[in-house]
Amino acid sequence: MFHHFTSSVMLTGGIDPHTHLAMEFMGTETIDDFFSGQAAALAGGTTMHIDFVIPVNGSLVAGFEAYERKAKKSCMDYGFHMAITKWDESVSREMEIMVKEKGINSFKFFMAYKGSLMINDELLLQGLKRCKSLGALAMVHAENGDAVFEGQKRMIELGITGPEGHALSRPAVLEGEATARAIRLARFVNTPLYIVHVMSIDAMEEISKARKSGQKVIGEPVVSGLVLDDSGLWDPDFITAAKYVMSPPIRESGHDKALQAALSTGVLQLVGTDHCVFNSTQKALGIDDFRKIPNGVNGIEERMHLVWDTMVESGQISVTDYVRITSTECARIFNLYPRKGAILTGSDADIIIFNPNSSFEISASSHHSRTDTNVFDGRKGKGKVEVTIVGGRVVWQDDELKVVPGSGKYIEMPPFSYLFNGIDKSDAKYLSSLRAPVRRFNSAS
Ligand SMILES: NC(=O)NCCC(=O)O
Ligand SMILES: [Zn+2]
Repeated sequence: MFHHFTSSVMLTGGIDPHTHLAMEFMGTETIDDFFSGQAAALAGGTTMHIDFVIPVNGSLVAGFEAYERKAKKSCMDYGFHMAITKWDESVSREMEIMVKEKGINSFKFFMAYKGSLMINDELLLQGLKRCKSLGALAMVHAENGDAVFEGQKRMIELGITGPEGHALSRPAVLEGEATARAIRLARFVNTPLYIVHVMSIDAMEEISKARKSGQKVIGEPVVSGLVLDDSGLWDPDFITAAKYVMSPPIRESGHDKALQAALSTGVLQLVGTDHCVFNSTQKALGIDDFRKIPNGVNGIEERMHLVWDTMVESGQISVTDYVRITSTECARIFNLYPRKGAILTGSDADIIIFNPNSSFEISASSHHSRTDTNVFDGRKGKGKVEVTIVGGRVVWQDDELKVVPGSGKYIEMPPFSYLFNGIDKSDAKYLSSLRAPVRRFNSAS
């Protein structure tokens, strides 16, 4: 929703569906970084984020409780997705606890990161079935992890040890393959699927095909994939190149424009960030071997500005579409609408005042994330978030944060979002179409 002022517009606050602000389990961020990430979000017009929780020692409940403790000081509303990295009876039971008692309605499965987070097809199938029975949304990081592993070995054997080896070892075909496989397995189970960080034409085309056939598949590009190309990975300065390392990789020029077009035509539905920052010292862990460069880039402070400039200012989408892809669609998918994602009576007063005539300039020296690099450094554009309001309280105005730690709330997300409408009926239709088991007689007797 939007309202006009003299030169500014009042818009629904942004909701980032996909962040890793609290991802200290990947050995990086501290509690302070988590909150500096939130400062970045608020300065950038995002009023709520949904973060990923990685289980502690395999336990979803323990992982959730650890994150809950640190999030107590949150200055904005937040929700959680949980990662499923192994499969047994206790994981299955804990998924139920998460959904029925803790307000989790989505689980992320990693088809890459062999040897750490990666799951195989057998586990993915079990996970998809469990998600369906609980009314939870299955999300996938779609890259063929076995083939990536092979690609990495190939690059090292060729003596390509720098950041460009990261992109060369995991080409778009591997993202397309895993996206297609996840989509087909979700169709086999008949459950909705959400593909996170869609970075390539290959993956986008699989999503497009599935949606045309009527399958419930959501595709989420992230701001880095929408506005950057891979040229930075070839920079002769290691740290400059390493800051662009994320997975799936930022692709060569052409994929960015194709993803923008897919967003403007509804093939892709909403924009995330996958915000997961590492500073130069952490990125330097991979100075001799790109496989050791921690994966992840920033985006939470830049998303609302860059999406406006790239999509609205360029004429690719309307202001209404902008609100949908940065806020409303996320609220609907994660079953928060109309409490979030709308300016309506009874909705939370999460609002931004946006001036389309103003301008922004991104710089690592003035951004709010506690990190020393920014993949969008130096970028300028039209449009600026002037005021951010969370729960009726002004938290950002005149380029200044006015945060109140602890004022943010954990938002429980109920299961069975609109994506589950009709699943029962299509299951029943499938069963009645089987014409089986065939009642047979034994002609031999
Ligand atoms: N995307 C990325 O490179 N880092 C965050 C972890 C993930 O989502 O894969
Ligand atoms: Zn991922």
